[in-house]
Amino acid sequence: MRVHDISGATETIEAAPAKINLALHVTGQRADGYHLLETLVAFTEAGDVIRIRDADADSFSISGPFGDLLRAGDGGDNLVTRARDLLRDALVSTGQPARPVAIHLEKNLPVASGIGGGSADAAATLRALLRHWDAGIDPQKLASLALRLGADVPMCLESRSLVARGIGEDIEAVTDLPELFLVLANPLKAVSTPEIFRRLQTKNNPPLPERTSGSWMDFLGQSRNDLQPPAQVLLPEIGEIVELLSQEGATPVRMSGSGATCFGIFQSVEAAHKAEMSLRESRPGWYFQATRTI
Ligand SMILES: C[C@](O)(CO)[C@H](O)COP(=O)(O)OP(=O)(O)OC[C@H]1O[C@@H](n2ccc(N)nc2=O)[C@H](O)[C@@H]1O
Ligand SMILES: Nc1ncnc2c1ncn2[C@@H]1O[C@H](COP(=O)(O)OP(=O)(O)OP(=O)(O)O)[C@@H](O)[C@H]1O
Repeated sequence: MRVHDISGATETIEAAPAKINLALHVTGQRADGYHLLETLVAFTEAGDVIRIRDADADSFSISGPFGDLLRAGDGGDNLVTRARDLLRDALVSTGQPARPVAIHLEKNLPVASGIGGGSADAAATLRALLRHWDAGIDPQKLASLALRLGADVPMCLESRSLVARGIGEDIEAVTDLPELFLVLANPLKAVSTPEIFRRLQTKNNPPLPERTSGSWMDFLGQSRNDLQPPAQVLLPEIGEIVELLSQEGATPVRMSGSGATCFGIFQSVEAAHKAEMSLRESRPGWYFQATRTI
């Protein structure tokens, strides 16, 4: 989206939807240590927001409920500014100017929580800057630039339902996933992705089930998140969250990514909102967010 303020300046606004691994099977490991995955991914209305304006010099600011946390822990190496710098280098090398910008991140998603917040921000920055600068880049170059920023960034560039394989770069669109009503739940304890992969004992797990017939809900019933058992050993609150979401009537309930965020699927938007309210009351310090897939 592009808006003009009272001075006529153009602001480019881009949503950075949360990434939900509805199923995540770890099927092997590459020689360089990265794990091979098969994952069904959806994106939600809940997410961060990137805003970009022209400026005399580059700047970066953060607001939102999880903004402080990120500033404190980030040491200046944010995925947003890394995305800006990599994209600018690529554009300048093809003679495109990529002028200075002020980027603002509204950080609504918990940090290091398995729903790809940083990856979503990086991907949204790439999409927004390409629009803001009215620039062009070869799609393959953009895909490899995204992958350099993180294994989840290529799928976040798509930001619509998909199956990803490889380490996340081999992407196939899914066009018939129904709209899902979810509650996202997190105990607000950060989980390190490499740590969870390190703790995973069996690397060669069965792939995603074949989807010959049957509904996506049947498919979800037959699939897993292979990172959930090791994450739950590290953080027992994950087991508690699964229990709480199930008690609210969600099915299935599963962890996303490397955790700790879990999602529960509800029958209706009303049921999801009711569960969100009830969960907030029972665990006031935790993160609960009712949302729907896009
Ligand atoms: C768990 C997922 O979120 C599922 O979508 C992703 O696979 C993780 O993606 P990500 O957070 O973008 O991960 P990256 O920032 O690229 O990698 C962080 C670290 O996680 C480990 N890693 C990551 C992805 C992968 N397929 N295998 C791995 O072993 C590696 O140790 C890597 O150094
Ligand atoms: N814009 C950003 N938002 C969140 N984290 C960021 C950002 N930039 C850098 N980081 C760093 O990246 C790390 C991972 O954060 P992120 O929120 O993307 O994790 P995640 O949700 O577990 O990701 P994934 O699901 O892709 O594994 C954090 O340790 C954080 O300090």
